[in-house]
This record gives sequence, structure tokens and C-alpha cells, in this order.
Amino acid sequence: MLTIALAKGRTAKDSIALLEQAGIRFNNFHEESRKLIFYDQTKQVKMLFVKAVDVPTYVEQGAADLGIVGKDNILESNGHFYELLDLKFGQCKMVVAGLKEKPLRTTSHLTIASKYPVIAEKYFLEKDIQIETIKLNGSVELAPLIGLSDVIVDIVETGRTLRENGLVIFDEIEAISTRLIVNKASFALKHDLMTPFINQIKTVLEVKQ
Ligand SMILES: Nc1ncnc2c1ncn2[C@@H]1O[C@H](COP(=O)(O)OP(=O)(O)OP(=O)(O)O)[C@@H](O)[C@H]1O
Ligand SMILES: O=P(O)(O)OC[C@H]1O[C@H](OP(=O)(O)OP(=O)(O)O)[C@H](O)[C@@H]1O
Repeated sequence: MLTIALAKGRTAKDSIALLEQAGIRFNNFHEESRKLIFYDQTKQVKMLFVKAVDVPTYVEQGAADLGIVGKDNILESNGHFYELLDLKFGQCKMVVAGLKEKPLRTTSHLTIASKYPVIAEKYFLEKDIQIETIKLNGSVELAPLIGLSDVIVDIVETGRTLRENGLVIFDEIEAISTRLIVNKASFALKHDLMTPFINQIKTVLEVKQ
């Protein structure tokens, strides 16, 4: 059997739809269910329905053979696993943003608010800019408005949240989308099960292009 950790939340519907198109349909699955484990009709695939940020941990630890999760959480986890496929949904970008009347000063010490401290620190370290990171868990755009931080590192999709709070993008760090990740040992040891599974998903993605 293959175990797949699937991110709850925003991308869950698209993840389930993609697996269905690939012929993997989970019994009794609906997003409002409080169940956390689902089996496909053939009992070949077990799905763990987990918080997006935890998917890399499940896969790295081998609690799941595969994971479906955003590139943002992959980068933030610094995890050791294979990233096999770009599933092309959940598209957005990771940016540095701030108040338009307070442009980014790269010469002095900066305070960054973010849900993604690892990504933020890596970005500014590569630019040789000293930063202090304030970890927030949501509503990150508030931080520069109330003087909690100079800038933010966060996801932008439509740009509406930035716009409605008078913030602008200073730099784009990385394009984000949902990816298929695989535990390294499972990739070797469960190759016979894994290969058809991955190929089915690849075929769906090719048809969509
Ligand atoms: N506008 C967006 N905002 C946030 N994430 C987005 C957006 N568009 C696509 N995504 C992707 O969807 C994934 C899941 O987002 P979601 O908001 O459900 O998770 P989350 O940040 O863990 O939520 P929460 O902390 O509120 O539970 C993100 O990791 C990202 O890859
Ligand atoms: O560019 P937009 O389309 O406005 O989307 C971007 C917003 O969406 C996400 O927040 P989310 O909705 O997950 O809420 P949160 O603030 O609780 O993280 C992200 O952190 C931005 O705030």
C-alpha cells in the first residue's frame, strides 16, 4: 500500500480532483468530514488529511510515502525528500512587500514579519542584509501597518490583500505551486507501486497542458 499525505485547506479540492482524474478515488471523502484517514476503493492507497505545513514532515519521516503540498511549505521545511512533479495548481508567489511610502532600505538592519521565517532569512542572507524575523501565523500584512515590522515576506495571489492594506511588492522571491513529494526510501523500496501511481498523475498533467 502507498500512503499519501494531502494538505488540507485551499488546495485540497484540486488535489483530490487530480487524484480522481488519475483513477484514485477515496471512499467517503468530503472536506467537512472530521476523519483523518481515507482509503481508495482498491485499498491500494491510504490518504492522511493533514495541515499543509506538516506534509513535508510526514514525508521526510516516512509516515507517508508521498505528499501533495505547496512549494512554500517545502522551502520552509528544508526537508530531505524528492520533489517529483509540479502539479500546477495553488499558483501564487512568495514576495517581499511593504508600505509604498517606506521603500526597502537594504543598508540597515531590517525587521521582517512572516509565516515563513526560513524563506525570509535565506533570501536576506543571500543579499547580505541583516534581519530580525518576527514569526506570525496569519494576517501578516498587518505588521508594517502598525510598525511591528519594516517589511513582510508572504504569499501573493491576486494582490488584493496587499492593495487593500496599502502595501506594494518590493521583490519576488519565488513562484509557488503545489508539488508532489516522495520519501527517499519509499521511492527505492516501493518502486513497483510508486511508478504506476506517478505515471497516472503525469498522464493527467500532460492532458491538461
Ligand atoms: N492566496 C493564497 N494564500 C495562501 N496560500 C495560497 C494562496 N494561493 C495558493 N496558496 C497555496 O495553498 C496552500 C495552502 O493554503 P492554506 O491557506 O489552506 O494553508 P495554511 O497557510 O496552512 O492555512 P492556515 O494556516 O490558515 O490553516 C499554501 O501553502 C500555498 O501553497
Ligand atoms: O493576493 P491575495 O489573493 O490577496 O492572497 C494573499 C493572501 O492570502 C494568504 O492569506 P490567507 O488567506 O491564507 O490568510 P492568513 O492571513 O490567515 O494567512 C496570504 O498569506 C495573503 O495574506
